[in-house]
Amino acid sequence: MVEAANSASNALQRRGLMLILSSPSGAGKTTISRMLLERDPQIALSVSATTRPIRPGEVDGVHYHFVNQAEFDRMVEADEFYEWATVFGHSYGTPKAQIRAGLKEGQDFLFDIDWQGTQQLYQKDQQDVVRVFILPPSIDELRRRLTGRGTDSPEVIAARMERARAEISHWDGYDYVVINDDIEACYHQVCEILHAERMKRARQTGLIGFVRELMRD
Ligand SMILES: Nc1ncnc2c1ncn2[C@@H]1O[C@H](COP(=O)(O)OP(=O)(O)OP(=O)(O)O)[C@@H](O)[C@H]1O
Ligand SMILES: Nc1nc2c(ncn2[C@@H]2O[C@H](COP(=O)(O)O)[C@@H](O)[C@H]2O)c(=O)[nH]1
Repeated sequence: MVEAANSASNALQRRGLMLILSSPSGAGKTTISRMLLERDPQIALSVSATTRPIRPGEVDGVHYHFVNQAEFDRMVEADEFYEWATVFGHSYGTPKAQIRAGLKEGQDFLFDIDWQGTQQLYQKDQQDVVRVFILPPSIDELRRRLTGRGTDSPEVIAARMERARAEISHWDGYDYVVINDDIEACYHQVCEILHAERMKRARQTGLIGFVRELMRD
């Protein structure tokens, strides 16, 4: 009885996954990311390095590793990034450290990265990556959110709006597309995707042994 119970709990062992949330700036991926990180203890944020200036309320090492361009270039040269890209004139990159080892141990990681980074990550590691694209309910609402956030100057907001259509054009490079109209409904949809992806047979590394045990004479 105890042996069977152990086998069943071993069957629940699984490989971690890399959940990518992308969207045009202002559609709400940071908000959804924060909700996931607060409410789901199985997922941890992949903290990117960036050369952009720190915003009020952001903490170095928590939201981003804020580095200067020389340090970022050194990290590129040293092959320390899974992927990196230039976004809005600043460099952003996903450090490799910890992610590979964490995935093996069943740790899930959340990535708030753009379409360029998504393509690079997917090319490197298709089996672990789950790509989710978040759309705003309308372009007018996107502008309202960027303005209402109060973190960017009118010029920066104009640049983000200018780029939004180009970003939306990459929607078909994602496994799932969700519309962030009501924030709780959108969060719920992302959770459903996450739960189903966790259950995929290919990620259930403990199942093989369990099934063999069940089939033994
Ligand atoms: N469903 C929603 N309804 C109303 N406001 C929302 C909704 N989702 C997010 N917001 C608000 O919109 C603003 C932009 O959201 P957020 O910062 O999460 O966007 P983002 O996609 O991460 O942008 P960026 O790429 O610039 O970091 C925030 O002020 C947030 O509180
Ligand atoms: N390719 C990557 N894109 C990234 C990474 N970290 C963040 N981002 C994207 O940059 C923009 C702007 O972000 P903000 O926090 O400065 O508003 C946004 O689209 C992020 O998804 C990364 O490591 N790689």
